[in-house]
Amino acid sequence: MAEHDLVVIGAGSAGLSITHVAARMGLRVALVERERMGGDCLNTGCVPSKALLAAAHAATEARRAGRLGIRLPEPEVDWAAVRAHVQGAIAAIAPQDSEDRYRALGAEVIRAEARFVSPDAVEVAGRRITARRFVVAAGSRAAVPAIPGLEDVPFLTNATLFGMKEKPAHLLILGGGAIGLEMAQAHAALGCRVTVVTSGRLGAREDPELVAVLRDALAEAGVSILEDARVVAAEAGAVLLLADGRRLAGSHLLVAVGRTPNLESLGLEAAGIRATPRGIATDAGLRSTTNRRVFAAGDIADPEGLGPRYLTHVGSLHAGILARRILFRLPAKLDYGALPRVTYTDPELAQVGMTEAEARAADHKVQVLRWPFAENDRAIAEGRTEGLVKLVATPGGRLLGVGIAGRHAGEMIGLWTHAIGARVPLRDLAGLVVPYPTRAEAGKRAAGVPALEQLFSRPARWAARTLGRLPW
Ligand SMILES: Cc1cc2nc3c(=O)[nH]c(=O)nc-3n(C[C@H](O)[C@H](O)[C@H](O)COP(=O)(O)OP(=O)(O)OC[C@H]3O[C@@H](n4cnc5c(N)ncnc54)[C@H](O)[C@@H]3O)c2cc1C
Ligand SMILES: NC(=O)c1ccc[n+]([C@@H]2O[C@H](COP(=O)([O-])OP(=O)(O)OC[C@H]3O[C@@H](n4cnc5c(N)ncnc54)[C@H](O)[C@@H]3O)[C@@H](O)[C@H]2O)c1
Repeated sequence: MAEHDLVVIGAGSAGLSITHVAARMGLRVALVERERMGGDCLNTGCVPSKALLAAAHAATEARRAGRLGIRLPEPEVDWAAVRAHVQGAIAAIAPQDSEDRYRALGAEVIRAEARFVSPDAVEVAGRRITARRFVVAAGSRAAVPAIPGLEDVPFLTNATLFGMKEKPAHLLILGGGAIGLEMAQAHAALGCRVTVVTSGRLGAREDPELVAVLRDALAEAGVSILEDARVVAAEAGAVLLLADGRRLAGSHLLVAVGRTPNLESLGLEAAGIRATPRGIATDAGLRSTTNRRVFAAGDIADPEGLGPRYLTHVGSLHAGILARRILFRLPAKLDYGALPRVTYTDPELAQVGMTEAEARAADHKVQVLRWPFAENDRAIAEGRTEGLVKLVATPGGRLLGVGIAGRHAGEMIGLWTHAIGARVPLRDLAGLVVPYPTRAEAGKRAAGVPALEQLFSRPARWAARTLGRLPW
């Protein structure tokens, strides 16, 4: 008989979520982690990046307070204290992800590397562990592009960025995606010179109309942005050479051009687990396509037809699917139709469902409804009117996607995530009563554009005028 009901490899957000459910259900679970409990999100991803951004936003707010009649001196950035805040945020959240917590829930926590040695067993610190089911949640790391000379440059990735003792004088950022955008703004606001160099356009696959709002904010913060750039070589001293002959020299280089799955140490061949360069190949319910005992979750999962997603809340979404499949043997399939994502710059960029381009590429007939924050009383009162709410819907009023660029956009996307997931018709959203004055009104107003057009149409005006003349 197998020693465990379930072995989970990796104690990042995905592995912790499924361990939590399984242990609380009373299964015999072993959770194996080779480095730090909490994985990327806690130690080298979401938490430190958002803590650093919080410090950056505070500095920016101080600089901007003049617009409200409050003039403050240029803020002094105490880099050591900012770092202490970042490490403090990690330390404050760490107990939630700790060995003690998971042991108390009933899991066996093993701090070592796991490697499959057969289809139903892994080896961990010299011990062979068998299990009825395995969840591989071994995560991903920064992808390193094949740029000649890069191997000789001591470049930074998210794994090393937040441990840096010195403040970079001039940070070159290779990649203008989620990390590039957030870290460019954070470092610029904290007093570093920043240059972003990216292939394609800034914001990668985000809606260009919304990215334009972020581009303006970065430019205002003094960030240099080079889009459609092709880096042909790198040299020590943090130098990038571009195909057009330009030579960019910085003090530090951050590489943020996407992710690579952590496949190498897992011994997948011994267990007959198929992998692609993007991760472990699974069906739409996260089960390995070649070993029925094995499931994948989080960044390392490459579900058929969907591909990987690198978001912490995807880990908990995956845990829900796995709980249904592994614990209750129920069918369950992934659906990313209502999966939100947020870039935590200021202004923020939040998106759920399809962008306009994705909806058109999928051959949907679309109507696009917008409401600018320049016409939102709360935004005006705060002196922060940049950005807009953009709704993409079918002509019949079914929402396909929502994008918001603006202050606190991330806090607004929850309603729209529910609206898309539950297929709430546009007219219901237009009829919502939202408190005044809030930024949420902008979304309601966008949803109400077609209804307003109908309300003030010729026949409606005629009817109102005629009824108005009749005696009560
Ligand atoms: C800078 C940055 C900012 C981010 N910000 C956000 C954000 O704001 N919001 C958001 O939703 N997402 C964000 N993300 C993405 C998010 O961090 C990841 O999607 C998430 O952490 C992935 O979780 P995971 O459990 O799949 O993998 P990981 O967190 O990588 O955990 C995998 C764990 O497995 C362990 N492991 C690997 N191989 C083995 C082995 N053989 N044996 C034992 N253990 C092993 C690793 O040590 C690791 O701890 C950010 C990412 C980065 C890099
Ligand atoms: N707020 C958040 O939720 C958040 C924040 C940070 C990271 N993340 C997650 O982490 C993942 C990784 O982030 P990322 O920023 O590394 O990747 P990304 O996929 O978001 O963006 C990568 C960028 O690098 C560019 N690029 C690729 N190869 C290049 C090259 N050789 N030279 C120059 N540019 C190149 C691409 O055009 C793209 O713009 C994201 O997919 C995201 O899901 C999420």
